[in-house]
Amino acid sequence: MTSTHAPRPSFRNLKEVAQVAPGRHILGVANFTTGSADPSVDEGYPSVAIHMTGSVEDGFAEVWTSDRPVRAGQAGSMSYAHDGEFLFCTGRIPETADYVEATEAAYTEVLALTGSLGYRQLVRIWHYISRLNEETAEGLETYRAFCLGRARVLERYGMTDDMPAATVIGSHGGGIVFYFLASRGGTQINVDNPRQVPPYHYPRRYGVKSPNFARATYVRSDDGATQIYVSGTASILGHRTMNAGDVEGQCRLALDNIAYLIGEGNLSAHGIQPGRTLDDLRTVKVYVRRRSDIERVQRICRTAFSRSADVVFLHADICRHDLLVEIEGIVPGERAVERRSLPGPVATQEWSALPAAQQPDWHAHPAYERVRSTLSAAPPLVSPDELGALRTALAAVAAGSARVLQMGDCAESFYESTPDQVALKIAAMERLAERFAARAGLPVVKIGRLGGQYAKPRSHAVEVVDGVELPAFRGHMVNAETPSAEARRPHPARMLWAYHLSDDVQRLLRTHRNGSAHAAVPPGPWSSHDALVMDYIGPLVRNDPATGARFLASTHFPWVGERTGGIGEAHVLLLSLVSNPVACKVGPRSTPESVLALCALLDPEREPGRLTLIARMGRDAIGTVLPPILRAVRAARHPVVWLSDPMHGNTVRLPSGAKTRYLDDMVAEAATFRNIVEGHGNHVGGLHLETAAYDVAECAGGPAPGDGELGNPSLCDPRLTIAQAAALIDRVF
Ligand SMILES: O=C[C@H](O)[C@H](O)COP(=O)(O)O
Ligand SMILES: C=C(OP(=O)(O)O)C(=O)O
Ligand SMILES: [Mn+2]
Repeated sequence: MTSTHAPRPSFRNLKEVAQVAPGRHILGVANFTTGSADPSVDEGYPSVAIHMTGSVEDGFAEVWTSDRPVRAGQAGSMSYAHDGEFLFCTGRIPETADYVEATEAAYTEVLALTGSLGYRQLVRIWHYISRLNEETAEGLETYRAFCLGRARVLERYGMTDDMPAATVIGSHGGGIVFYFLASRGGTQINVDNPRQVPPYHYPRRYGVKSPNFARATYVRSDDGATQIYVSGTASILGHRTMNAGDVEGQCRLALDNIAYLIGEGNLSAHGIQPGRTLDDLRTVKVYVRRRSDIERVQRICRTAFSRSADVVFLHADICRHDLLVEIEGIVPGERAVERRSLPGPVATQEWSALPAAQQPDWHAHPAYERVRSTLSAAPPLVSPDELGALRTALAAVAAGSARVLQMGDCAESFYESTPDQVALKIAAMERLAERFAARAGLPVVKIGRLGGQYAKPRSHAVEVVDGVELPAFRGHMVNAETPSAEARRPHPARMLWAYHLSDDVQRLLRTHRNGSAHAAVPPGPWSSHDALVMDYIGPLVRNDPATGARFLASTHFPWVGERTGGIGEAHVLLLSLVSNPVACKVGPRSTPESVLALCALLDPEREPGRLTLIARMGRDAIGTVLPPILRAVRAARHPVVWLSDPMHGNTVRLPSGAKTRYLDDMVAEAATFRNIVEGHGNHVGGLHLETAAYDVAECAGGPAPGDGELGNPSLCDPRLTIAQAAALIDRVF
């Protein structure tokens, strides 16, 4: 197997735990043995003992190793270690009369720890619970008390419907022992099994609070290593136990369920390639309720799994009284296998033959080729599924049943792409979208100028600062704003920086979407950026292995700007070849002919949700320029979304040289836009705004913070404060 950074599990003899292969480090150990013991890091790694066997000879250790050095620690009663990409952590809740509260406390600690160490994605959790099916002092079955405590915490964290793979199984004593893996990054897909109702939709009779976990979790770490963690799987179809009383029937059905779960059809429906079989499972645990059934179960499993698989059999209680067998396992990933099927860079880049405006001059830089090839091999930042969801949302906007609020910085800053700052931006967007939705009486789709808006087109290639002529600042993806020749020199490695920060931001956006991608109008928040730097977006055009379609993997919603929207030029051709929903700015010099040519190229199929036109004409020009364009697009039957960008046509220079914009001008343009669009019987799609998430004094008018001290920290154009943006919405809608 190619070396990867994915943690690797193996089952060992209890006495051979510490004998790891050269170059590998122990991330954590779960000892399955004759008694339980609290977690500790006494050996330099976290380890815990779970009472699961009747004799020491039957005992074994599940050992997790990493090919990177690990750091171990203790947090309260939990022990953990992490390697920069994955965290292993274990804890124990001693026997108690109140498992609801104890579980709640433990899960709260778990989420606090993963948050503080920065491993926010739970990947896989195991729980071993003594007296699983017995009633606690409160008269609640232990299993249900546990589920209730856990659900309370997950509800509090808004994590109720997208939990990773899990096992909850009986032990022979010691309260509740749990251990889990969490990751810092990479891609994670929680996989459902259509043969089985998702556990959180089980009818209430299976628990006070339904259990909450995915049937499997697929993980791809940043180096391309993949793993599939299969949850404890039993003889359940729909939500019903099948083959009651028949252990062999139950064993076969559990195996069928797993085979279906990781098979080609189900995985590809989740965007995962290739399909796997039972033969691919390696570390397998089989739990059998009645000791006397173990041999029969072993016989079936022997032929089901590969000879190379490690399979252990444990005598254990299972969550439902009538379940006799439960099976879990892990499909280890091999980079070579996965690489072939990942959305790779496309072979032909037709656009590279065409002229492209506004490109940095960095081709002679020694890092240039390496950066381009690194970007070509980097995982996509957005998935075809997400693009499909946004297209659905935009189709609703085109039909008039929803609106769009696209907003954010003119130029996103590398230094403001931290979790705190991004959280502020998302919160501001949510607040404004709520206000807009309330006024419009319609759902509002949120799209940030966020998660990749790091490059700027400029009116002039140079500027003069203190008498010295310098190259213009072109966004953090290209150069730095500091007015010195050195800072303004474009550096291609900035594209990698932009990629990784975008990846961080995309993750945060994803947590805020919280599974709402399946809503009738998936509300976002989604990402967008100006599709400007060809050396960045070119290598990030990928093939969707499921459909063969190409997509731009840097953002959900790329747009071409006023200066790069020429027909016969590279930017527009690239957008015409990808399946993302796309947008074009339409400026004061646009004509019905130029816009129709764009529509023909970008929306040849006339698909609602595919193309958005963003009018940015200026308060004076819009009244004459927009109407003929609107009529032409309508007559050509392109079901586009119409947005108003009332910012870019209304920028003025102050005597100091600084740029500003007046709220009254913006309100005037947006209100005229609304009148014209509605006057022609079209739907107003919404607004495209440049905003700051904290108070600034960049635009003038309305509820400006009035405090001259706030200044103008914008990297490029003047932004509205959230109060000004709210006033604009109130005055236009
Ligand atoms: O955001 C849009 C453009 O990059 C910006 O308006 C250009 O500003 P400039 O005219 O100062 O170059
Ligand atoms: C560059 C931008 O606008 P335009 O292309 O409309 O000038 C922008 O929106 O940042
Ligand atoms: Mn701008």
